[in-house]
Amino acid sequence: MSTHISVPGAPAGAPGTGPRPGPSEPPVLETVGLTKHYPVGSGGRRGAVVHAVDGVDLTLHRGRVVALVGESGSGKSTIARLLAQLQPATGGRLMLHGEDATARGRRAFRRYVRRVQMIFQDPFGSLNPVHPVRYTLTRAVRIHQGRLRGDRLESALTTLLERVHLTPAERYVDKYPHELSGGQRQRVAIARALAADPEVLLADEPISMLDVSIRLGILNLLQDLRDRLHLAILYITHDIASARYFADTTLVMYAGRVVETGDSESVTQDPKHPYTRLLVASAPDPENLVARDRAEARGEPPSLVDPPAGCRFHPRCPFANALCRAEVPPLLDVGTGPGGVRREAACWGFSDRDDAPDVPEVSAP
Ligand SMILES: Nc1ncnc2c1ncn2[C@@H]1O[C@H](COP(=O)(O)OP(=O)(O)OP(=O)(O)O)[C@@H](O)[C@H]1O
Repeated sequence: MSTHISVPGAPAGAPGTGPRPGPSEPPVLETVGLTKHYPVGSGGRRGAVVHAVDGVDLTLHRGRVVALVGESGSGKSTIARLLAQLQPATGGRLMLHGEDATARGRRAFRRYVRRVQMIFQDPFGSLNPVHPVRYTLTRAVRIHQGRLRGDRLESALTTLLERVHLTPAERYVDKYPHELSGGQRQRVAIARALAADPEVLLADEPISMLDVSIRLGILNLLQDLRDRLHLAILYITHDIASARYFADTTLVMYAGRVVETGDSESVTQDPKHPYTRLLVASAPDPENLVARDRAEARGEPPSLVDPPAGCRFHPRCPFANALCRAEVPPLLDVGTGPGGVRREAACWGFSDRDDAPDVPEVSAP
């Protein structure tokens, strides 16, 4: 469950803006056709399911950030849980370094978790209030690095705290969660994840519960970890403006499906899918660092128990025609962005079919 968030947009020319070259290595983590259907609870119709995630292809590369953007209920957190293997998928494949990564058994799961770590939205909820930072980090170090003691343990704790810029480490190591600010707690949660020396960090709304003034600091830290530790980061957010600032690639989700993907600059500045345009139009001014509450995109997302046939966005789309109501649009090529990153949109308006709707070209304001 996420809160309604407000956003730090990026000033033009801020660190981290601007496209970076495309990935030069094969993906570390990859999904093909990832699907999750939840049975509807007791009292519901027999056999009815919530179509939370349907047929999602996603690739994460080391040293790069992918943003997963969409309204509440679009399936973002479900994808994070599936990638973390906290829940089994209903269908599709999950691959780590090109090999099936589905963990069968506790040892395989532990091995997987060492490679793929997750941080959550609520740094207060995810840290045990009765234990100081030392306990939390020592536990993580011992799980992932063996039973270090004495100076070696102390040095491992200092390294972790320094990696998340909580310095000098001795000022923080014996603090309890309630003695830290929200941003400091999130840094401790990130340090705990880093104890595993992971390749992938799944960050589910990592800044949305933090004070506006410290959000940018956490994104800058994650960017620094991306570069220094060569981490692959999945950044889940409601906020398309922060995706532009922080992520190399952006995937836009609507009602369990990916509707647009491409380099973040193009997706946010020249959105193609009518839903992405709606999201961009209702985001705060991306040049404005003083965040304000974001307006929700107009209209209601559909029921995921009985999702609309064809394009799931068609009931809200001003351009929808009979084709959109009948057939699911595949992700269609809509050009390439800077760095040669391929752009795709799941909208019939970009097909060359005779019965395709007319979707006018509009750039974001
Ligand atoms: N355990 C579950 N059982 C049944 N339905 C679920 C379960 N978990 C999630 N859902 C449903 O799946 C859909 C996708 O939820 P999910 O939490 O992934 O969306 P989200 O985009 O992350 O939204 P938010 O930003 O609000 O967390 C929603 O309709 C949600 O109600």
